[in-house]
Amino acid sequence: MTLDLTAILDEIGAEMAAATDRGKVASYIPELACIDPARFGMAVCLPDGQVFTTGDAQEPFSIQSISKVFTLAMALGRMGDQFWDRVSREPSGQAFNSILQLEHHKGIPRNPFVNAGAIATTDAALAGHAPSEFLGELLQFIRTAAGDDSIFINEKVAKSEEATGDLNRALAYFMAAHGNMANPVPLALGAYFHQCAVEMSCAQLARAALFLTELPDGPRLVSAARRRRINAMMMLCGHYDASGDFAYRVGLPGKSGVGGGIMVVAPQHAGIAVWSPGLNGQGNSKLGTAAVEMLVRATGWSVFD
Ligand SMILES: NC(=O)CC[C@H](N)C(=O)O
Repeated sequence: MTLDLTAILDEIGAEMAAATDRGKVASYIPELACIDPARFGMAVCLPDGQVFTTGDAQEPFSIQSISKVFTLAMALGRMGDQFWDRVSREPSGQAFNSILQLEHHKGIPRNPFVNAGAIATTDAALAGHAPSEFLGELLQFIRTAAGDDSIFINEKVAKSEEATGDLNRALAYFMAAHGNMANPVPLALGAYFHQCAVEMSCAQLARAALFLTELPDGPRLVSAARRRRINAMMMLCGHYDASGDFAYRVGLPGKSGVGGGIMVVAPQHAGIAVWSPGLNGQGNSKLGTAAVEMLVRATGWSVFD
């Protein structure tokens, strides 16, 4: 069956434009609070490089927690499987910024995608380097994956989060007290806030997502074994306490961010990205989830099909 992705995306774009309940834009990072909830974009990038889009797919937005996928790839590259001594691989069933389980597990976060786990991951990826070096390398990784050198970090967003980041500081100091931070907390958090402030468009993110599937040619940023494992983590933990719901509705590895973006991998088929700033109660894009659900229904790309 040949898929008419142009028609499928047009239909999704029209349905999402008409939606009235669009969720709530994140307000705890002041710079994100002013984004218009009416924005919507989506892109699908095929392994041969063809890109299909709808809506505001070329508009850069704050990728926030989607960055955690790239940092995880970097930390695993630096430390190999030893990384897992510092971070578990289990779904948390808790909010992304919860501190509850950290006490229970003596400073070992549940997975690399909840905030505590992501801070530990950034700390591991720093590996004694200066934050600016780490951020340069992270940007290089993302630019190579996206095939686009124009991707940048929005300093205003990083500063905005730094100014309101006490909860993340609490998580980091709690881990430090248990010996699970290798760098001084302010240094690791500075790197973390900046990684979250990377801006990308759906078109760039969809292409970047292809680093997590088999490509005939193009850059190979991680090994096949590592790809499988990162995809597994995304499937089980990429949407926090709504990861089960995302797996049920979409059936693909995906990672959300509070900027309203979701990066999704359809193994062997495509890289997918969607952006709609309004969030559901678990901090994931409300319409973004619905849009990927529609796409998967139309394409049959769920890994469970
Ligand atoms: N879920 C998210 O996107 C959270 C990322 C955000 N920068 C934070 O640390 O709170």
